[in-house]
Amino acid sequence: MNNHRRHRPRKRFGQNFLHDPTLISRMVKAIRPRPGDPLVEIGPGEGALTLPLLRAAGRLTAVELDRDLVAPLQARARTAGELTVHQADALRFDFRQLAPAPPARLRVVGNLPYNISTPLLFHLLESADVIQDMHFTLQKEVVERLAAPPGSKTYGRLSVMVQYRCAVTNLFRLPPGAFRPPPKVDSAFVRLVPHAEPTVDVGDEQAFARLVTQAFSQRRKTLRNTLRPLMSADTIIGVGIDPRERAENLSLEQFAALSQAHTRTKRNASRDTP
Ligand SMILES: C[S@@+](CC[C@H](N)C(=O)[O-])C[C@H]1O[C@@H](n2cnc3c(N)ncnc32)[C@H](O)[C@@H]1O
Repeated sequence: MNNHRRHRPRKRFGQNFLHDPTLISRMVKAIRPRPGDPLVEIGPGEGALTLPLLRAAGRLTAVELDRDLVAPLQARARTAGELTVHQADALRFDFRQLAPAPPARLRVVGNLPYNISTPLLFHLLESADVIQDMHFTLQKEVVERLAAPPGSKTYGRLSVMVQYRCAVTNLFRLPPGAFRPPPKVDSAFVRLVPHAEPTVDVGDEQAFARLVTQAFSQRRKTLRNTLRPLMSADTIIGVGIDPRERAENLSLEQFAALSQAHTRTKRNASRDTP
């Protein structure tokens, strides 16, 4: 691939480098980079995805934590296009600073370090309004949770919070052999497209987040029990939901209805406080 000395993959940075050319080109095809696209890559590593994306789009901004990878990557990318690398922790990185002038929005990609994938997804959702789409390689189980419908075994807090913000498409599986070193788990490639407008009205978004966390805090318990600290069984019945139901069977619309009730209760409580 190059004349540079091979970097020894670091476990603590979740480094599993893609090396299967067929799968890499399948991923790039699914991303469909176009000239001038405002691409942002999280964790470019040795550039397996960076270089083909850069050749197609002409420019790319990357956020990479491992400082030892930055200079070799820049050297490798020299003839491919205009690469900007921020040596930074993506979990603390302000992606808004990269947002192009509206109506253009960022296209985020990455073969994410699995140890931080869930907090990273939540961090990115905070900037969803400046993001056009996201394509990620993640642990297969995480992708299944992202895409899970109500009533399925994998449906949980992550499914509800991500589906509130994005349309989720599980694109294809990547076997451990696609990476160096091979991870112990299967992976999958996923597309997340933030909704232009929320598809449901949740009232106060912080109250919604709290409600969903609380509802899934004990999966096997009924809403009457899990939501007791937030609302009464009568309030649950008031929005047309059976309090004997469990969170894992509620649709996004039903969570939204509960969240609105919770928001109203909170507002009334603060109004009544002298
Ligand atoms: C699974 S590897 C993928 C590398 C490359 N994109 C590939 O597919 O071959 C994850 C990459 O994310 C980087 N990384 C790990 N933690 C990070 C963080 N908090 N912020 C930014 N990059 C991080 C690692 O150094 C590594 O380059």
